[in-house]
Amino acid sequence: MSNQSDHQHTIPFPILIGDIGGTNARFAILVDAYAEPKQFPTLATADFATIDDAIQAGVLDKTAVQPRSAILAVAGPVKGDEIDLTNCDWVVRPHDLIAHLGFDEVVVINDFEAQALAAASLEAEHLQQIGGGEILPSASRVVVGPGTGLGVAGLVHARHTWFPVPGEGGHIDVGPRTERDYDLFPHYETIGGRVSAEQLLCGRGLMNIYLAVCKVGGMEMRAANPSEVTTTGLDGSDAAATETLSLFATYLGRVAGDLALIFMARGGVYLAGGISQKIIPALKRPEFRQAFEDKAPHGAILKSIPTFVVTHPLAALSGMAAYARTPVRFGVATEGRRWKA
Ligand SMILES: Nc1ncnc2c1ncn2[C@@H]1O[C@H](COP(=O)(O)OP(=O)(O)OP(=O)(O)O)[C@@H](O)[C@H]1O
Repeated sequence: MSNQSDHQHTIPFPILIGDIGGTNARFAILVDAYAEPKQFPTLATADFATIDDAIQAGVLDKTAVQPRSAILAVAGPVKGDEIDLTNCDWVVRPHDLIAHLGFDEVVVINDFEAQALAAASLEAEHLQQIGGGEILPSASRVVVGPGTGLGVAGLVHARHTWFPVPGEGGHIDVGPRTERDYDLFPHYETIGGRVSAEQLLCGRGLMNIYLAVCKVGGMEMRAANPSEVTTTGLDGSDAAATETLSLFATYLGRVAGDLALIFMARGGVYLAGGISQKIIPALKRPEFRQAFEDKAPHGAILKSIPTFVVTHPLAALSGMAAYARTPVRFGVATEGRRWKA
């Protein structure tokens, strides 16, 4: 493993960039610092036994460009030479990637660190604001993303540089607040006895809430998966699904508000992950912002902080591309996360 301490290194082009989630893997190649990324079709992680197979079949077999470097963003903490992905079976072994796929250099970062890089560089056309508030430029930002899991990262600006702050913030506790919560919380599936944020705010979390709503209300479970909950919740054809979306928006607002307080995120809170952009109409209803601002004694601060849904279809890749082009703009720590041939 490299002991390189300089986070302002350059990464040799062409660069393969990859966003590896629990369900989907998305790849692109940056030929040089100026060209648009060459994107490849999104792959389902379940379709490939290893990440090496996925890169070979999904990228290298489909182009004549041989990337010299790879920057991979993975769902899970990056430590050691074998990186286990939290919500899928792949293990990233950078030494193997270098040996088998011909890279000179591999950098591995956390997937929400990549989302944070995107939050520093996305244009307004890729953001949909929910509620009021205005971005204070150069103030801290937070990314919260419900997808297969719940990812969280901070973004801090100092010395003319954006520093992504990766963490495991999706695993903080969520507590009951309203009378309805006190009815439902005993029915939520826990992890180690806790209702962590990720128990509620991801695809599995949507089903967890839906199950509890149906159980407490003595209703039949008509939706069989998160996407059906979303569809029938938004069109109003299933009352339990509609309440599930309302609760999901409330809990997301509650957690996003807590994270905004922790980071004093006057630069905004950015809702990423696969689910946020699919439930924009539910997030536009009052519950999300009300829960976000319901933070006495600091309600006034929260009111001033803007919240956005990231609508860019490949936001993490766009953040990684910005980093790959000009690493000097970003304080991405590569110590222990950069491997060379
Ligand atoms: N229309 C929908 N409404 C709600 N949830 C959905 C919908 N479609 C897919 N999902 C859920 O979204 C999750 C996949 O999210 P995402 O697209 O962010 O994947 P990912 O990038 O692999 O996730 P992660 O980065 O969190 O591991 C799955 O749990 C899936 O069931």
